[in-house]
Amino acid sequence: MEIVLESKQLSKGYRVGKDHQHVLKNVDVQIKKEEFVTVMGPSGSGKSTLLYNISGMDRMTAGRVIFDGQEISTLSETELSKLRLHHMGFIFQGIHLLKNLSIFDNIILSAYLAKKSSRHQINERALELMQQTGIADLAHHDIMQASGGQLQRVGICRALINHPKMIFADEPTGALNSKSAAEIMDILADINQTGTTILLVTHDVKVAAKTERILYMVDGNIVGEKLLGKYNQHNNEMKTREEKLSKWLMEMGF
Ligand SMILES: Nc1ncnc2c1ncn2[C@@H]1O[C@H](COP(=O)(O)OP(=O)(O)OP(=O)(O)O)[C@@H](O)[C@H]1O
Repeated sequence: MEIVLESKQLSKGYRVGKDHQHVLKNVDVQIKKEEFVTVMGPSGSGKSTLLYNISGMDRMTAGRVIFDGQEISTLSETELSKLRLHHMGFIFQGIHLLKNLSIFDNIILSAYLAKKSSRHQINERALELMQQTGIADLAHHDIMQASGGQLQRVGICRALINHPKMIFADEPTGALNSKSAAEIMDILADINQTGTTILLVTHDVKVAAKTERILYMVDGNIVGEKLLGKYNQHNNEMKTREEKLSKWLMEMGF
C-alpha cells in the first residue's frame, strides 16, 4: 500500500534555560494511505509533539517529513499553511471554534479560504458532513448552544470540509463522556473507511481499540507497534480488540 506520510530521523528539541531538551529523537514513521493509526505512550513521551511536527504545524529541529510525495521540511510558512488548508484536517481536544460565527459558518470558513469550490458546492458539502455526523439540525445555532459532543462533531465537519487526504487528531475525545467518545470514534472509523487516512493521539484504550495500528512512544521514540486491523462496528469485536490491546499495552509498560 502506498505511503502517504513518512518521517525520517525526525527530531525536535526545545531550549529550556541553558539546556536543550530533546523531545523527539530520530523518529522514523510510515503511515500508509487509508490507514487509521494511533500514537499512545506515557504522558510527556512526545506524542503531541510528534503529531504537530509530522503535520507541519510545528517546525522540526532536524530530519525530514514527506507528505503525499512532497518534502515538507523545507517549505516556507506560506507553503505549509496552503498545504494544511488544502490537504490536511485537524481535530483537537479544545475545539477552537469561533464564538461569533454560527456552527455552519465555522464549518465552511476554511472552504471559503481555500477558494476551490463554489458557494453552492461548499454548502452542499457542509450539509452532507453535518448529516453524516448527526448535527444537521444545529446548522444555524450559536456554538454556545451546543454540547461538548456536538462541538466535537462540528470540529470533525470543519476538518473534513476541504476533502483532506489526511486527518490529524490530538485527543479528539479527551473532553467527552464515554458514550460521546464512542460515537465520535465510530464517526472517525466511518470517515477512515471512506478513504481518509487518520493519525490520532490518545491515552484511551477504548479509543485506540477502534483504530487499525497502534504505535507506542517512550521518551521521544517509537518503541513498538500493534496491528489490530480495521475496526468494523457491525461485528461484535470491540471486547476482543480491547483485551488484545490492553494486554499488549501492559507488556509495553503502559
Ligand atoms: N513549547 C515547549 N517548550 C519546552 N518543552 C516543551 C514544549 N512543548 C512540549 N514540551 C515538552 O516536550 C515533552 C513532550 O510533550 P508532549 O506534549 O509531546 O507529550 P505527550 O506525550 O503528548 O504528553 P501528554 O500525554 O501528557 O499529552 C514534555 O516533556 C513537554 O514538557
